[in-house]
Amino acid sequence: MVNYIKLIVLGLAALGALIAANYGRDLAYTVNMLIAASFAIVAFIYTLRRTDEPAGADVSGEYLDGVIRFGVIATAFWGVVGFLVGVVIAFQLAFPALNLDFMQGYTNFGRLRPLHTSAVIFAFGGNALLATSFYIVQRTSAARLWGGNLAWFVFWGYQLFILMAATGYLLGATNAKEYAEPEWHIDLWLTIVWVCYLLVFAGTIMKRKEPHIYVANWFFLAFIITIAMLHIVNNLAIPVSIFGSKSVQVFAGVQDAMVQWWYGHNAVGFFLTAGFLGMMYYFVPKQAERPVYSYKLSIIHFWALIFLYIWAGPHHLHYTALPDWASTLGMVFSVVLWMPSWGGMINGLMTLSGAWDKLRTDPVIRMMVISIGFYGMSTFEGPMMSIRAVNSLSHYTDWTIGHVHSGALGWNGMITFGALYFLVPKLWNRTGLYSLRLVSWHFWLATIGIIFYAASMWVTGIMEGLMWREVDANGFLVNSFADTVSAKFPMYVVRGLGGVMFLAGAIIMCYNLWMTVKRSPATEAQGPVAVPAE
Ligand code: HEM
Ligand code: HEM
Ligand SMILES: [Cu+2]
Repeated sequence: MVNYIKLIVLGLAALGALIAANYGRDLAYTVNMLIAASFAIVAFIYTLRRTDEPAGADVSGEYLDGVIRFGVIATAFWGVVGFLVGVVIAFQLAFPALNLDFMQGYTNFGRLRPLHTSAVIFAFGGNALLATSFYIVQRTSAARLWGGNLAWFVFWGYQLFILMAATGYLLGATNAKEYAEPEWHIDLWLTIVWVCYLLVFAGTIMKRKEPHIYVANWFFLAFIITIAMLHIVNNLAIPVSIFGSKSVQVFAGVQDAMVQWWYGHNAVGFFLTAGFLGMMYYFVPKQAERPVYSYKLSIIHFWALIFLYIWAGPHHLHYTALPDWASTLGMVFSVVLWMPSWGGMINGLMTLSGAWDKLRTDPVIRMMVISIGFYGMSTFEGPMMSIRAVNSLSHYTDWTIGHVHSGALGWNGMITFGALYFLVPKLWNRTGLYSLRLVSWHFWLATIGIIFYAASMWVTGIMEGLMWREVDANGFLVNSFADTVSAKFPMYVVRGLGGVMFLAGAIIMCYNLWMTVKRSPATEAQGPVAVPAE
């Protein structure tokens, strides 16, 4: 019966998408609808071919791990794609000729930049969060994912979202909101997928066999709920036509800017921070084989973090049309935010107390520790940049870009790599990784790459900030804008090289994980049975 309902829904979805593609008013919309239709058709055929299969054995006592394996592969794949596009746009900034003429604008910086940010944040980071949250919530609740195959829908629905967003950018569809560029039809689809994600996650927690909700799950839950709220409010828009991608924002002017940076800042706070802290709270204790340093601290910094983050958005709008009081509010909350951020860092680092020797022997732990170090560094830098006097120098410069990437490459990248190294042997029942030497190579390439990136951006950022300010004895500006651009050239090349190293490390990781699945000896297969508090 369920299968027939599925078939009807999928058939209608395919038909609807094809009709929409037919009436599409712009290429981006038509291509999006064709992609959606192909997803629906493939799912239809897949379901159809299984309608006569018996209901299958009772699996309620086992974990649902297939979807996590796919999530791991998707994370690694989108990571490499996102880093590669990052390297391309880095070199485009150094060598503008790389905005290739014969591509007729499709691969210009302006289109590839949102492709990069979405690929790394939502495709790489998002798949990492999906996979790890599904893994962790099952283990810490001793329960199978709620909702039968709903988790599969969340996974594939999310990939559809990524593909529609990416093709949309290349074909020129954007609603011009940073980190929320997808147009209205893609936003609606993501809302559906995200609500299902919340259902799967919360449903699993509800049926947990453990009395307590492990702290990692608190962070994941805060991440899922807050992102839903941010996404919906920031994307309120009215489409010009239901058969076209163009839409008009509901908010305008300074209100629009404020909503956008309330969203943008909390995308950092909840997507790139809370969710990843959830990863930290599971994988670091697991890999170090030590308990979390302090549960009390985790509770205090959790509530402080989510309470403070929400107010800090205006630090993106210093010296704009935003009223002064709002900008001051954002600044104060940002400075205070330093404390709960470092609460998380301390809790992560101190979890290693008594196991510091592992830093020498275990490159995976090293990866996790440096990630927490970069988390601490960027959450010190952020509050500092929120101070208006500092921001008047740093804003609009590459200093911001350096700050972004010490957080993104250092914190999000490294903790995700650590999690993948942890997960692959577990999920494919292998005794261990194929090569720890290669993990070490990855570690050093990535670390040196990040240092190249961050250091070059500090130099060029502060330099251009100072050059813009420089006035002569008569009060005239000394430098033209073009002067700053040409002065930045060498640092842009260094940044690009840093990116190449980071990318090379990630490719080595893919090879290592692939070989782990292919070559490492298998463990005694015993199936993913639900054991309390694993
Ligand atoms: C090989 C690695 C990477 C390279 C070479 C790279 C390069 C770049 C470049 C050149 C820009 C544009 C800067 C500008 O407009 O001046 C950029 C922007 C950005 N990247 Fe990356 N990136 C990499 C990895 C990542 C990762 C892993 C993340 C996140 C998890 C990330 C997040 C961002 C964000 C959020 C922006 C926009 C920053 C802003 O608007 O202030 N990047 N990246
Ligand atoms: C206590 C924590 C943090 C605070 C107070 C903070 C503060 C700031 C400030 C003041 C800016 C510059 C705004 C501007 O001048 O335009 C900024 C930019 C940014 N930060 Fe942070 N930051 C924090 C942590 C992080 C972390 C951990 C990450 C990444 C994982 C991150 C990602 C970003 C991004 C992506 C931007 C660029 C936004 C844009 O496109 O303009 N931040 N942050
Ligand atoms: Cu912010």
